[in-house]
Amino acid sequence: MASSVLPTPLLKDELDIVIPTIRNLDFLEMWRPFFQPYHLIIIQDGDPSKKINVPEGFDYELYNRNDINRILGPKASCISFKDSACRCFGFMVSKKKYIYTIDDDCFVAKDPSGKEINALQQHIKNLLSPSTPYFFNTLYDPYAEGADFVRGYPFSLREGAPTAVSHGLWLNIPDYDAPTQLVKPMERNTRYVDAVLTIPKGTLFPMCGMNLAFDRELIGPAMYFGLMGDGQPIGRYDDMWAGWCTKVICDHLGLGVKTGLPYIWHSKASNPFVNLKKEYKGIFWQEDLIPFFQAVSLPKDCTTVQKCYIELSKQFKEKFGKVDDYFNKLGDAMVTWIEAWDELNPSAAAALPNGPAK
Ligand SMILES: O=c1ccn([C@@H]2O[C@H](COP(=O)(O)OP(=O)(O)O[C@H]3O[C@@H](CO)[C@H](O)[C@H]3O)[C@@H](O)[C@H]2O)c(=O)[nH]1
Ligand SMILES: [Mn+2]
Repeated sequence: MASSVLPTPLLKDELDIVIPTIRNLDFLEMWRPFFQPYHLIIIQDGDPSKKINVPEGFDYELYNRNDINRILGPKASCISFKDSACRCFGFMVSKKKYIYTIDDDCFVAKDPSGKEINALQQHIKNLLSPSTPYFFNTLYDPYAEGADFVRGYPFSLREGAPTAVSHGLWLNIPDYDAPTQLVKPMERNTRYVDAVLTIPKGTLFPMCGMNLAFDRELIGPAMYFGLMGDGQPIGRYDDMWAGWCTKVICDHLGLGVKTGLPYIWHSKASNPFVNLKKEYKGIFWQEDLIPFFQAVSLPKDCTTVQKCYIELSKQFKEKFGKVDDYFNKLGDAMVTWIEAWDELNPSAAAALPNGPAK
């Protein structure tokens, strides 16, 4: 029997909530019943002299750009400024096993019965149950209540793979790219699809950072949100970059990635013209970047996320360094990220087979 009806553990001491913000944290009021027991890591982007108010009663740590520069020194160059990609600094400084990251314009959504969705609880459920990347289960998540493996599903594969990532979705404002937003400015996502799917091995996906949870011990070092924002030629590809690298490494290490439930209510549509300026090079470049990630093969001796990531950076720079100097910068930032990660997480790095990545 795959599904179990045990209550979902709170994991309040094993999970941090990471929030990037350049606005305010008023949205937390709506999440209070679900988020209050957890520790928040707030990454304040933009002007560090601006005061961000954290609503009363939340346990949190807050980092602005001055803090990032103080803590990382020259390595701070790998953390984006003036872009939601800055959130990955929170992944690095956390000491917990799990991370949930959410944008400050995302609110509690309601399911078709009108019940408020505890997105965090669903993400925990997703992370604590295995994934099925090697053989597709046509009844979707076999570990969900009232579901199971269907006839013909190999018994040898029913244990599944450890789940590293839980990718949630959004009602109301969908996460569209600028061209789609421009063509369909009024489109809203009203479709609540009651399913959690494992993304099959060998398949990439467009990972959105808006409503995302992951096992930091399994895949944390791969969750580098690429160098975007101030001084960079593209934006809004930070989470896409992390998703491509993460999925390739999950496939290599035998880990699973799920997408689907839970939904949040995404309230604010960012400006499509500003987004077009940020995205346009990425829309062009991704036509070559994605075939690269689809074809990437990592050597057997890449047995840790760090080693996989360093190898990815090497292959990436070899292939794209001549296309645009930004890719050399991004490839170098990948290495800096791993060095900073291992510096801030020495025990985890030391515990790796053969120690930190060389
Ligand atoms: O310079 C900035 C801009 C924004 N933030 C914070 O990041 C999130 C997302 O910002 P916003 O809601 O304005 O952007 P969206 O277009 O809706 O977000 C989608 O695009 C991705 C950006 O790559 C994002 O992950 C997607 O959800 C908010 O919390 C802003 O306060 C920032 O820190 N710095
Ligand atoms: Mn938004």
